[in-house]
Amino acid sequence: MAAQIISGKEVAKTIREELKRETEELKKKGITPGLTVILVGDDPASQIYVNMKAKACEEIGIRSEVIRMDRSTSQDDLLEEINRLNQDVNVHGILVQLPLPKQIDEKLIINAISPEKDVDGFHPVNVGKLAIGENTLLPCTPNGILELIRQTEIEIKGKHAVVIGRSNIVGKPVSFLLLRENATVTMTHSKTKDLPAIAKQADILVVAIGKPEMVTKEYVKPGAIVIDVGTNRLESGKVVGDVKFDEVKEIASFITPVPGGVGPMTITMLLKNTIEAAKQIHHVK
Ligand SMILES: Nc1nc2c(c(=O)[nH]1)N[C@@H](CN(C=O)c1ccc(C(=O)N[C@@H](CCC(=O)O)C(=O)O)cc1)CN2
Repeated sequence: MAAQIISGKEVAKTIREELKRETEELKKKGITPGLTVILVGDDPASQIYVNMKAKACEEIGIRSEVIRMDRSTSQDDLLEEINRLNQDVNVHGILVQLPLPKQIDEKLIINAISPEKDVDGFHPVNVGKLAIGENTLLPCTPNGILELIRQTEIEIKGKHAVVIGRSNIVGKPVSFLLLRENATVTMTHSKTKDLPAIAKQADILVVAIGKPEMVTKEYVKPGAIVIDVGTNRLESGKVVGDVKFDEVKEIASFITPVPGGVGPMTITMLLKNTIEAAKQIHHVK
């Protein structure tokens, strides 16, 4: 039987309705959650994502601002902007859209964002808290992935989860989150030997490798949950994931589509983090 499709679009819609209600409640207490997104340069995909973030904020009542900086912006100028936003009491969340132009050191920039305003969950303080199981602002895509797995109502505890890709944004943090849910986690990457054989052991397979349709049915155990984190834009303009959807859906139990799977959850979790940051900063439960 073909897999059930986990619609991130639908899940995101339900969560955003709840977040809208939460924002209205906060506003009654005199708190309007505020997000500032910094976009350096004119990368076409980044411009799309930043616009999607601004629209999503507007829809649920979060105050948002996009600061657009020239692609030749210096690291010092960007740091100065972040320092200003760290001090601004009306800004609860700061996000620097990635990737950054090559003259700017991404790590240095992430480290400059105040951890309590780091709604991406990328700051080493927040990553460290996640790693040791403390409450913190969770990285958006990994947290969205967990939410989608929960939608299947299949218990994560004791399952073998294989994560393909070890990026700081997705692979590593999603592995920590799955571990926190008591899965047995195998983290794999481009140097892993016999990847298909390892992937085929997974009850839960998370694919975040950034290679269009690389994961075929040879990587998938029949009945596995398959989460596709890839967003690859082909020359034709078509957006595909890292998983060969049409053939893998025939053997998986659940699968996320691209588009409409993990992507919409990333922005939803960003909204959630912005509200969470506002609540923390204003000491609201
Ligand atoms: N500071 C950050 N930079 C980047 C992040 C991030 O989480 N924080 N992630 C990605 C880009 N990204 C958000 O910024 C993002 C990517 C994709 C989607 C999405 O909804 N994709 C749609 C397809 C959209 C399309 O047609 O292009 C989908 O999958 O349905 C949302 C956010 C890198 N940078």
